[in-house]
Amino acid sequence: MITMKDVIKEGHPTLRKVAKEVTLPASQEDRDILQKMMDFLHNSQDPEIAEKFGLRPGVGLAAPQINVAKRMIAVLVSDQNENLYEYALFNPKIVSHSVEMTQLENGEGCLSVDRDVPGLVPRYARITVQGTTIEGEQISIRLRGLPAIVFQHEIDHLNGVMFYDRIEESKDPFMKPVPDAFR
Ligand SMILES: OCN(O)CCCc1ccccc1
Ligand code: NI
Repeated sequence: MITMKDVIKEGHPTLRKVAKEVTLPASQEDRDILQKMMDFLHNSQDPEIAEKFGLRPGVGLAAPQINVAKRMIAVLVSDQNENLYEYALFNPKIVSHSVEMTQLENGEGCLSVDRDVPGLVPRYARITVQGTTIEGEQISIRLRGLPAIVFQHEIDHLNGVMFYDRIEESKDPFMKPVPDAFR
């Protein structure tokens, strides 16, 4: 069972690696890892189990976060219409995306980051993701809203990107730039 001690934290080099494609058909070992990642999400979202094992609730998990530098993600999240998106994928890839961008108004967090990092994280508003399921089926899914954001957060982990890498310097028009003299 995956618990928080298995989740590596920022500063660990694996979080900054580009994860390797999983050789398909996936080995039993890789299928077991991906299943355990999905089990973790379910456990982390179950108040009793989460409390019992000290799990931080998570809507997604990428294999590099448990120190496995392979392209595998698990997502367990509901959209605003309460449709549940439950996907465990090998080699997920964003094959197309909207020009339109979006962001969570309260920013993002990460199970590998034990601190609040304020700021908006720009994401594509809509994406199409292709990947292979644990059963070996190649699927293509169109996503928008929170599920789209979570998938982008997880796929970023496969490329060594952390959510705060995307937080822009404030473009707030009222944020007066500090004259160089005072930098
Ligand atoms: O990598 C997953 N993980 O760190 C859990 C948090 C997931 C997540 C949180 C906010 C917005 C998008 C995704
Ligand atoms: Ni994360």
